[in-house]
Amino acid sequence: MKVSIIGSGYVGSVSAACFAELGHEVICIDIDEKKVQMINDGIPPIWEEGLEGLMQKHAEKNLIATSDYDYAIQNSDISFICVGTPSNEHGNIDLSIVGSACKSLGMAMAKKDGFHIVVVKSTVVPGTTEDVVLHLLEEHSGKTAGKDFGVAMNPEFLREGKAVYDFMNPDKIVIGGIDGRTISLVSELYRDLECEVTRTNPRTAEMIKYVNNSFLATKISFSNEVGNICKRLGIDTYEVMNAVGKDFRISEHFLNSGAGFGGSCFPKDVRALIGKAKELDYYPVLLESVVEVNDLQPIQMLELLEENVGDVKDKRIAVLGLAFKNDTDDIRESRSIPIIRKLLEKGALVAAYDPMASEHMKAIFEDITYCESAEEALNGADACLIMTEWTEFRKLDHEFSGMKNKVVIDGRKMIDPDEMEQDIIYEGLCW
Ligand SMILES: NC(=O)C1=CN([C@@H]2O[C@H](COP(=O)(O)OP(=O)(O)OC[C@H]3O[C@@H](n4cnc5c(N)ncnc54)[C@H](O)[C@@H]3O)[C@@H](O)[C@H]2O)C=CC1
Ligand SMILES: O=C(O)[C@H]1O[C@H](OP(=O)(O)OP(=O)(O)OC[C@H]2O[C@@H](n3ccc(=O)[nH]c3=O)[C@H](O)[C@@H]2O)[C@H](O)[C@@H](O)[C@@H]1O
Repeated sequence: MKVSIIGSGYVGSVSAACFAELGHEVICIDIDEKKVQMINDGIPPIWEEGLEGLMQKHAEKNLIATSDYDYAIQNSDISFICVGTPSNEHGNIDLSIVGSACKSLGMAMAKKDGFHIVVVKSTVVPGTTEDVVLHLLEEHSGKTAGKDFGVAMNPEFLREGKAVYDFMNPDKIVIGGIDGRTISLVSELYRDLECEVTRTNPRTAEMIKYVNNSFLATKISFSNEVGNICKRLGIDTYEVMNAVGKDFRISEHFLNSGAGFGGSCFPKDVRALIGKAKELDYYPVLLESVVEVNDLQPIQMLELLEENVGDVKDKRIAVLGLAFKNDTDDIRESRSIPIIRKLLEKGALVAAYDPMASEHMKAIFEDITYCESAEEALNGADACLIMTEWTEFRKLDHEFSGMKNKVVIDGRKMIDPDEMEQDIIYEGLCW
């Protein structure tokens, strides 16, 4: 099938490369000419395991990129909207990027003969596809939904760092369409994946995505709350949650307590669902607490730090991990950001290290010291904070020897002091 993908970020570029791998003809559309050029050169615009191989295999064959909506719409039958849906200043969803993509798409559809399908893959609050996207497309194309074009919502559940694997091996495929014809055509795209398709209406598909992310975020905040209590009781919460997770009704996943959840989606999606609920005069007590617990975790890390080293003014603090999680260069809503901000406010000297994300963090904190290795960051440090679950941090040992004061506050349970040769003063955040 002929597909166009609007937006070449984490979701768009992975979807494009994977649809190309599934044998479809794919055109990426992005307003960022640099990304367009990179994709045409077979270079992924973001780092994701396995993406480069797919892009090199398909670029300039069945995967091309352009900034020209007219060309892309004339040469495809289905368009996926994969642009960002960030939070606005009140925490509610900001649909302005979706709006401008719909305008460009509608104007291109006006010039096209024949049936076209528009699929929203961006995460949008329930009602958006039918009440906003569909109307904008009708307004700018002069055409009628259901007759001249189809509209569907197909949420994406991939994880960053495992995005290509997740796209090709989904747990579920959800397609919410305005009619059966549209749902059938969209599901054809996924016919070679071994996965049941949940067919529904657009607003249910939209809600499934929010509930999925909010439930996972709730599991993490619940684990953090339990961890905070365990810490005060002198109990290792990981031992507790390992046993609790053996109950098949709970499952062992997403019970790791620590510095909390970051990333481009959990924080903004929980906030957006809260905002939508409040718009409908419902106050979502549990979801508000999920955010509150998450916001408290970095503050507790700093409290532990100060309990161990006192005033941090003029002290060198090594921050290990800047990405919001391991195996990605993405720093959006990373837990390191509030930590570094507070450390700088208190006059600390921050020496940071991340295997992949330093370049991105420089856009937020220009003036901290960026190191090439954990060892360099730790050298001469008065304390160390472990913020991201990078596998390489599990192996740290002799690297701590250069610290002035060997205080390690672990926000991700990366270090086992009993297994190390170095003697360190170790504090787990929740254990
Ligand atoms: N990042 C993730 O792991 C996941 C994200 N999502 C959702 O997918 C959506 C996209 O997220 P990301 O890929 O992370 O966003 P992103 O910010 O990485 O990428 C968005 C892309 O859209 C482009 N763009 C902006 N305006 C445009 C326009 N008018 N026309 C064409 N291109 C335009 C940007 O240049 C950028 O390349 C969001 O709604 C997000 O919540 C869903 C599942 C996973
Ligand atoms: O909508 C999205 O964007 C995506 O959001 C998450 O994926 P992602 O943000 O890439 O990363 P996760 O692996 O879910 O981790 C999110 C955050 O939770 C934290 N986390 C995760 C698991 C855990 O047990 N504890 C914990 O603190 C991680 O450190 C990270 O900061 C979901 O897992 C995806 O299914 C979803 O598609």
